[in-house]
Amino acid sequence: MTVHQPLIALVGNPNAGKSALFNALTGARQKIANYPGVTVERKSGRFTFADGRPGELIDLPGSYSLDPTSPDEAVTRDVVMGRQTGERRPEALIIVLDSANLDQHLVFALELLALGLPTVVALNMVDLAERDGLTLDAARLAADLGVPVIPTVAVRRRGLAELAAALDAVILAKQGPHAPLGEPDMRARRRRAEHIANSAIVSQTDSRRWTDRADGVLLHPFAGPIILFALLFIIFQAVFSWATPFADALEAGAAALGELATATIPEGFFRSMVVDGVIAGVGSVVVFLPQIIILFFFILLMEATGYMARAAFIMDRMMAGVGLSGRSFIPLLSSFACAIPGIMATRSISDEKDRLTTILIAPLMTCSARLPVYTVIIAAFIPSTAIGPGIGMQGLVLFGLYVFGIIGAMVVALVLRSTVAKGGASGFLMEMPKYQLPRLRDLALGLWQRAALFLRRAGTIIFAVTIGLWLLLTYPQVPEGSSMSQSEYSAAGRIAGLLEPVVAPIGFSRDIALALIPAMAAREVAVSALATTYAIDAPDEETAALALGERLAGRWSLPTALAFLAWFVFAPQCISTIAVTKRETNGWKWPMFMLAYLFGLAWVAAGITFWTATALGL
Ligand SMILES: Nc1nc2c(ncn2[C@@H]2O[C@H](COP(=O)(O)OP(=O)(O)OP(=O)(O)O)[C@@H](O)[C@H]2O)c(=O)[nH]1
Ligand SMILES: [Mg+2]
Repeated sequence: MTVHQPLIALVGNPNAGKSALFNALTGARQKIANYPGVTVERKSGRFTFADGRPGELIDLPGSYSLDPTSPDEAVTRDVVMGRQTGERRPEALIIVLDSANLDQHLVFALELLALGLPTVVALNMVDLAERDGLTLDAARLAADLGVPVIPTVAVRRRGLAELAAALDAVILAKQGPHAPLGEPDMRARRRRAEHIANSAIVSQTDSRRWTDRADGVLLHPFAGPIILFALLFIIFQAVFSWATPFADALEAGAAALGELATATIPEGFFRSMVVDGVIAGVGSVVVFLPQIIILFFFILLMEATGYMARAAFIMDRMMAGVGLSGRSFIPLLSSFACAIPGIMATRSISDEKDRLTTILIAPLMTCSARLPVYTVIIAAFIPSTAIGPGIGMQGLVLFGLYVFGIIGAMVVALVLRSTVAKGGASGFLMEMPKYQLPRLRDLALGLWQRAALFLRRAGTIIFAVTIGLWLLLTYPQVPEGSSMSQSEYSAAGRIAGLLEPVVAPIGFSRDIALALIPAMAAREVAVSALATTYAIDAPDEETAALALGERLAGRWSLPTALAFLAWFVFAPQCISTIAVTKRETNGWKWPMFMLAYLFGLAWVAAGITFWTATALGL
């Protein structure tokens, strides 16, 4: 006999703490962050009642009403109404409310209660309400709403047992709200919500002044953007300077591993595969782990404290200038990690054209896969001179590349908004989350997840592509006494030879053409491909042991290196991004458009860089 598992949905406004509660109840690791619009899909998980019976819980995107204005809100409506195909209707709801924004959150809650499903209310974030001197009467609220109201602190697991018990009781009794709460229209609901919220407040001190004062500075029309910019600048400096000792250690480790393999494995096919393929290729990517971790440390910090939402607000003013709204900021910001979650996050954008434009420019945000490519070239060609106290040339160039991508994106957005995705900027309304101290555990977990993701890529895609490339580079073997190098003679070299005429005008050699092809699988592969190519061509073991950067410095001219950087700012070198664009735009038209325009831009940008640098005699 299978046990009946009641299906329970977590619903509420954005940023109420639904995902935090979901994680606490199921032990899952859904992304939570201190801004609205984090969850854009339904996610389900198992949890157990006190007596051990199982239940299925679904986490939903935050929503303001059952009349969806964006694709993620439509998901919430469909699930709650039982219209989601292939899914049963939830038997019960947990409505999650932010205690400090009761009047606003109750508007949607009233609409949900009118559905008459067995419901419990999680009065969440009571800790922040207490901090701000707000005391609420849960019993009074329960009486007004006609359902149990349980104060909770999702992130500290407070109130969870009570919540589960109350849920159990309403499900067993199949008990909906006591009093009918159907308010026909939005205005009436809003008035009712305000009334109920006010009567639930026991006492309130106005210590929200602290937040106001901080916002006065951080959101100031002039100081705000300057602070944001300075912060980003510091982050990129840190990515370079803090990571160096760790990256050096990892590089030394990879080199030692290579030597060990050379010494222990007998010369031949297998040794070459391990040393030139796996260690040279995959190792060259893994050394960027420290940089990735530092970058995400800052991003997670900004997300957890509530600063990120403020940054979106600041950017809104600037983005209106190119026909986008601040709503695009969070998706674009996620794209700095990877364009794939960024493109998925556009589901919270209600305007279709706005959303399309954001999807199309998302790949221009510098994703973390470009970091290895940028860093290896910068380290090899840009001197590490200091140009001011604490400001290094290398960090500055890295910052410049990020800015270059952003400017490119803004220009493209402007063009798209006046051509294929015509339309004006839509308004931006976002509730500012409360400032919070980041919790160390969440931060550590977030970093761990990012690091694991990166290493998993290195161990799967990058590993597989590197081995494949190694095979194509090793065969056929160059005959004794030929004037050609092994990589030129090999199958891979011949394929690259076909591409060479296309990229020769922009200063790219055959080796580079060769690296660009497998880099379609993932951008980091450009680094591992170059490392493998040069390891195979190395005349002796001493040269083979050189780090990739040193080899590049000996082979490439400065104009070529700069052109290569410019290429990677724009090139759509990632099949997964194209695939997710196809899924999110329901067809091949826009992904093909994206591919074409980005390759075009990459070629032109690399060309201009190469020609200018050559003309300047660099
Ligand atoms: N102090 C405190 N913070 C909380 C509590 N619950 C959630 N948070 C924080 O509030 C923020 C939002 O939480 P999420 O779980 O992402 O909110 P959500 O309702 O899933 O938001 P969307 O997915 O955008 O709809 C995160 O920074 C959480 O760490 C709580 O009870 N107390
Ligand atoms: Mg969520």
